[in-house]
Amino acid sequence: MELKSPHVLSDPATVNNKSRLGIHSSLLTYSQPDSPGKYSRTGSRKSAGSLDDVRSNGLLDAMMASSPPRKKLLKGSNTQVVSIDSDIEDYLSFMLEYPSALDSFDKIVDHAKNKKVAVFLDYDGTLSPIVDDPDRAFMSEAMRATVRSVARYFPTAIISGRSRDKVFDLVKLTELYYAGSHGMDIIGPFSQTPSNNYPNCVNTDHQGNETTLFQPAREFLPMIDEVFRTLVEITKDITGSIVENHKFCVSVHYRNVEENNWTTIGQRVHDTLKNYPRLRSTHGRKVLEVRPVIDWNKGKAVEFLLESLGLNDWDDVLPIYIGDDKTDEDAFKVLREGNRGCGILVSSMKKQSNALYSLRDPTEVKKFLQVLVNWKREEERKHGEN
Ligand SMILES: O=P(O)(O)OC[C@H]1O[C@H](O[C@H]2O[C@H](CO)[C@@H](O)[C@H](O)[C@H]2O)[C@H](O)[C@@H](O)[C@@H]1O
Repeated sequence: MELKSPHVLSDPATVNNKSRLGIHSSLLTYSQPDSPGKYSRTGSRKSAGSLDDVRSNGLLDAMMASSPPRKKLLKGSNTQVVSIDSDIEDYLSFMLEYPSALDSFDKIVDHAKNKKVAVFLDYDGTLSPIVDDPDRAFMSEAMRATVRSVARYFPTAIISGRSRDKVFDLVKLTELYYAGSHGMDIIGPFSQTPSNNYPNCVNTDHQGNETTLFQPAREFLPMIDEVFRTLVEITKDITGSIVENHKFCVSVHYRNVEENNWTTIGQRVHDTLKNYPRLRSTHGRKVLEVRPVIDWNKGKAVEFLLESLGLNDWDDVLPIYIGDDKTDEDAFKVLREGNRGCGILVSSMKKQSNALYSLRDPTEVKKFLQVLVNWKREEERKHGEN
């Protein structure tokens, strides 16, 4: 499986050809706004709503929940009250529900016997550690080498909330498939028989490589661009906020913002989105992610890629998905339903998940991927001997 630089594939000239690329009506859950020439409903920012807005709609709770709870300080001292017992208890109960994928490796590969394995990987928090500066979330060379060898043995895709170009710039491996913007921008394998399920796929030839481009939220590009500029403007006075344009979605980071300003940032995003009923915000790890309201997510991206790879006979395929964030839950859910595959949550804290197994951090992810490659090599060696 060798693809040359799929990330540099420019969008084909047919992008405006609605009959091929127009968004499929089944993906739309909102009707078109009727304000011509503007992408927002009013075209101007509404006056800030009451802070109760952001509290009552649960956004603030979600923002708080996306960071580990701080330990309480003992009154009059700097000593943290570390409730070791309850922390350990919590973690043990988490591990019982989501056993370590390393400890359960034999069980996992038992399911993989005589099946084709496909590997799906999230980027931030899975292949790279979480850091304060999103532009410096680099993966280690050792991780890169490991992912490269995974791709040598299994069809492998990265499914990230970042734009496809940005995640490729970080991963730098041409052997993989990439789905950026939470799966809304996919470069997949060339499909000889385009599926009826995805009518707006474009097969294209780029530098001798035939690939398939799928962008189900294409019509939202100008709207995303506009909301990105608005969000930059309205957060520029909040020290530490970072707004990233990920082509089909926008990330508003509050990791480096003083905690007492989190409500303000949440409220401003919330107020802005009142003007964009066709956009919504979800939250990740200290980030609000603004995205189109379409019936598409990382789970659908997994299904799309499996179908493009000709791996949609679920009895014959074991997809493994590794991710750490809320948006990865959609993929875990798809795999969990009907026992179709194996979701692995990366977390060192207790969380509720649709995954089946867990790994603590990117270091354990690397170990797991190495063990997977070794297992496959051994399988091939055994078959070679027979
Ligand atoms: O789907 P992913 O590949 O996991 O992308 C989700 C978000 O990841 C990035 O933000 C997260 O990682 C940053 C770097 O470690 C960290 O600073 C931030 O707090 C995390 O939320 C990325 O910058 C976002 O745009 C993605 O939405």
